[in-house]
Amino acid sequence: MTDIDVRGSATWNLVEEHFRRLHGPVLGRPHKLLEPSCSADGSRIAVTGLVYDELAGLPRQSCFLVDGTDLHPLTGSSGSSRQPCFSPGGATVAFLSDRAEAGRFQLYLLREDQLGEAEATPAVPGTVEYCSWSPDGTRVLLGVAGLGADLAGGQGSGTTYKPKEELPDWHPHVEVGATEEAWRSLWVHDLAAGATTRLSPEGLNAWEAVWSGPDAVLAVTSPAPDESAWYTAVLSRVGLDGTVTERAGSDVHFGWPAASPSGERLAVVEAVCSDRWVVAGDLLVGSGDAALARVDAGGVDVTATQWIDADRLGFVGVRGLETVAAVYDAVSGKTTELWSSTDTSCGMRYPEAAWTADGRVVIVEEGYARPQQVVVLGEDRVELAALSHAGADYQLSIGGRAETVTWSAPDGLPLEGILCVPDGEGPFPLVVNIHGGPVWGFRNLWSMLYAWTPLLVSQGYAVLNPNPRGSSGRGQDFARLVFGEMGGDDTADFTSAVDALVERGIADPARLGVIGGSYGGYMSSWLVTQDQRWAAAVPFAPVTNWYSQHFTSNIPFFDALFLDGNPEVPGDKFHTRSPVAHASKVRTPCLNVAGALDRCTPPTQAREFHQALLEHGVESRLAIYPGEGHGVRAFPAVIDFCTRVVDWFQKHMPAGRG
Ligand SMILES: CSCC[C@H](NC=O)C(=O)N[C@@H](Cc1ccccc1)C(=O)O
Repeated sequence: MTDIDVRGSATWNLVEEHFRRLHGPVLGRPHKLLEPSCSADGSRIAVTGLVYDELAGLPRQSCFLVDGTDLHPLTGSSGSSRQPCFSPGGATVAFLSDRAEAGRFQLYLLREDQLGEAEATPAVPGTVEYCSWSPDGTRVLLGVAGLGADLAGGQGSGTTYKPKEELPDWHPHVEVGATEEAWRSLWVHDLAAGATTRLSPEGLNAWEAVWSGPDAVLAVTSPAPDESAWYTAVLSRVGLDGTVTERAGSDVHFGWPAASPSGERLAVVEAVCSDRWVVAGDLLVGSGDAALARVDAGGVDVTATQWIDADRLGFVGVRGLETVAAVYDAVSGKTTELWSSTDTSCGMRYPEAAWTADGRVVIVEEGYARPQQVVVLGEDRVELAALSHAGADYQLSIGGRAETVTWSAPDGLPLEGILCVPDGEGPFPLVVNIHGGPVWGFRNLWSMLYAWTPLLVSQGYAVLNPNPRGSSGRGQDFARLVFGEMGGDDTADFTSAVDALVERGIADPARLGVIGGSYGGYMSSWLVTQDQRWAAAVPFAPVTNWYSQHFTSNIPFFDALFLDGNPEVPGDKFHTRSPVAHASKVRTPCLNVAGALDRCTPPTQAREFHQALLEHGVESRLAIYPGEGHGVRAFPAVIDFCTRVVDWFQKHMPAGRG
């Protein structure tokens, strides 16, 4: 058997059995919960659950009502349903479902007194990405993406569902720049009239929006719809009469707008960001037409906001490796923390939460050593439905333990990360797992977010999840440290971490590996060009040539900003910081992985490095998954990817276990 087709190999069987033991006990039931929502009085809580009916494809999404320690399905099993959202009175749940046409989400309403099917609202031209109730509960705001609009990298890249064009096989694929379908618009559904009408004018692209009083919405907008345009988006007020007023601009980025029920008070997060929907930063608050001002959020990079009433804003976010939930009082200017933890966190990309009118916060709490559980935090801690089952017990039994590690970069910058170690004594073979962004951050999450972490630990590897300069949770100045420094000062943040773990007897210097996706894929390819300590590397969804990345990715603004360079200039960082330009220095065997549908880091990036390595006689493999975008997400591709990862590390830096 060659390593072209790994199906049925001993490692494939081991990995398949791993996922079967993990998910098998909850087939047909949720294995992951997200998007918590609650009624104002907190008596009703709902979540979106990810459900595998079998280990094939992507999980479907379904809405669940939290009933004490139980979860009751709120939506049927046809298609996917997500983002349940209670009306201000709590009697009606709005949710989004693609039950009528796969991949195309529309608004549905489920009234408490209504039996049977949810009520479909008139279809909008596109797919609904999010919804929110007007403060008086008479209308629902819809964020609608055209069919074929680009998805963010953090959403898997590619495009929203696009009906198949009826063209002959020989017909060219033609691109003409932004088409009508690329735009994101705002619509309002009026419950009494049963009608849905367009709110945002032509020429305004709305990335995210919420109600701002009964007659307006607050939106993050751009004059163009392409993914790159998000990086210069502004905060706008869009009146129900269609008037658009710019409310604030920024030299960085905006996310998570929120407005009090009357619309008098506004809030938004201003942050250094590398990705749309991956926003953690400063909290700006304002009232009336006054300029928004930065408020003291207690050192937290804020990742979700919600006005609880006229004066109090609930928020969650990250502070170092801590996850924090707090309330900011706009009258006193004080922030009160409700909860913080380094052992657990909540939310997938970043912490997320919902608030009750009396200031309690609902989260789906999880940690590396804690399966997910719905928790209400106020004066008391109320623990509700938990995803504890035989599959979770299995992962707990094989995943070792997670501990905080700190070290200093050569320039003295203090750094931290989370180390997942197998039971027993080191030194262990060490895999450095590099996160994407670069502006994101590891925190204590189930599986540490990436499925291969507990799997590698089960095979005897220690896995270091470091937060280098540029990571979120350490304030905006820390995040800015990576501007112009990708492949510069950040390089030694990783090598100094490894030095520290070797010195402490945790890592074996002869068995050091690196894995990472996206920016982590860039850094994995870059590190092996910078020194020869690495025994094996797995860059996936990488950037390996910033020049060609700029002209093939759908986010060319990102690299120009984060490299602080210009691709047209010979000798610029676009060239000097590109791994392909240093391939002759590499001795590390590399497994290069990409998704064919990735528009963020196109698969040609992985191919360029693979070919450059082969040209220099370095062992290299290229695996391109035809149905995947930015990352490998669907079964059985996940099994295939994890099989190749385990095999690659076992071949070049064996753990002697498993
Ligand atoms: C290095 S090129 C683009 C990389 C990309 N950043 C900008 O678009 C990236 O690394 N994205 C991250 C974002 C992310 C982080 C954590 C959780 C979800 C998404 C990635 O895709 O990993």
